[in-house]
Amino acid sequence: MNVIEARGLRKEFTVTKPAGRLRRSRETVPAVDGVDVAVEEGELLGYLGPNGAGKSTTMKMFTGVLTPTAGYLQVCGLEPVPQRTRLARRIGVVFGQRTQLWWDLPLRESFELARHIWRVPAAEHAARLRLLRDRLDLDGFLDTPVRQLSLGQRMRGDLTVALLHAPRVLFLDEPTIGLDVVSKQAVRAFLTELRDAGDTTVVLTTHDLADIERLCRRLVVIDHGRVVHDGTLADLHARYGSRRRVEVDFEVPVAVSFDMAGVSVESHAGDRVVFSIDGTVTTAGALVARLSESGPIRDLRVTEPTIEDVVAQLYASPSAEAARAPEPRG
Ligand SMILES: Nc1ncnc2c1ncn2[C@@H]1O[C@H](COP(=O)(O)OP(=O)(O)OP(=O)(O)O)[C@@H](O)[C@H]1O
Repeated sequence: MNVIEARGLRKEFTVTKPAGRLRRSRETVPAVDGVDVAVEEGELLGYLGPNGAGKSTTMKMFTGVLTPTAGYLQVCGLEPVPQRTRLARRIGVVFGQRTQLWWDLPLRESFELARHIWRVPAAEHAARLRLLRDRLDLDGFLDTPVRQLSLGQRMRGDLTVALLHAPRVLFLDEPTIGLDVVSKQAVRAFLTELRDAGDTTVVLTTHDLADIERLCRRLVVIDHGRVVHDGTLADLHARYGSRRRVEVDFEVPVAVSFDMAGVSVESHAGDRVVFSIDGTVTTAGALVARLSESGPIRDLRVTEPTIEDVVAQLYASPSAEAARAPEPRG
């Protein structure tokens, strides 16, 4: 069953721009430009894209903060803006750059206030809080005022407050931003458990590709408001991760000058040459066989593309370019 369903979802903003010395013109800019996405119950979806792609705008429409300009949208069977109050009981929201905790109160008080806001029965609240305290290791700072918490401690508090009313969907916007390595790992471990338990649907936006690699089985990538990829991380690797790097050290400085399909030289300094090969056209073995004609090889390393390489290629790909191209006028 789909907990989120968007079809042809669009959001336009009107911006004013200088037009001449004293005049300004108004222009309509589509921040989200016809997004189709369906998220199943219990799924953890990574929602990815470069700066300004439209991720936050989509999240704001999903959570009832912004009204779509056009398109169909249902979240938990509700229309987010008109049914915002009912929706709020079914969703949890965490924005990495902001907090929903009460700044001057001890952390524990924010949890108590959340219980009253969501009218959660005391026993249910206590049981859930016990579980979250344990999973997120909160006990060392429950009585500390929020403003004195470290960023990592605050994020654990924010996750708790977002989950205390047992929402069906959790929206996470950059939950690991600014966290140190240890805190990032703690948040990811918690989200992995939440995903594996399977009773909370999670939509995650992040620029941290390690988050994606650890957590997301499915990725939707948008660029300029349009979906340019919807599939697993493995699909993404298969589509954009075919280039491997082959670093070769020769016994002596060499001149490498040959044409080989699917091979290009990335850099060449003395006895070290770095090649980039397209795995759909040739293999590292074929390259090495050809290279041994240039001189004896001392050492060789083959590097698989990292997720950064894959995503960089996707952002530069023709489909992402097409998302950027203006609509033909007519
Ligand atoms: N209130 C607004 N008024 C006008 N333009 C806006 C408004 N909010 C967003 N935009 C524009 O819409 C586009 C999408 O912005 P959005 O914040 O959704 O991107 P994003 O993918 O979340 O980016 P980032 O990764 O940098 O947070 C951008 O071009 C942005 O400038």
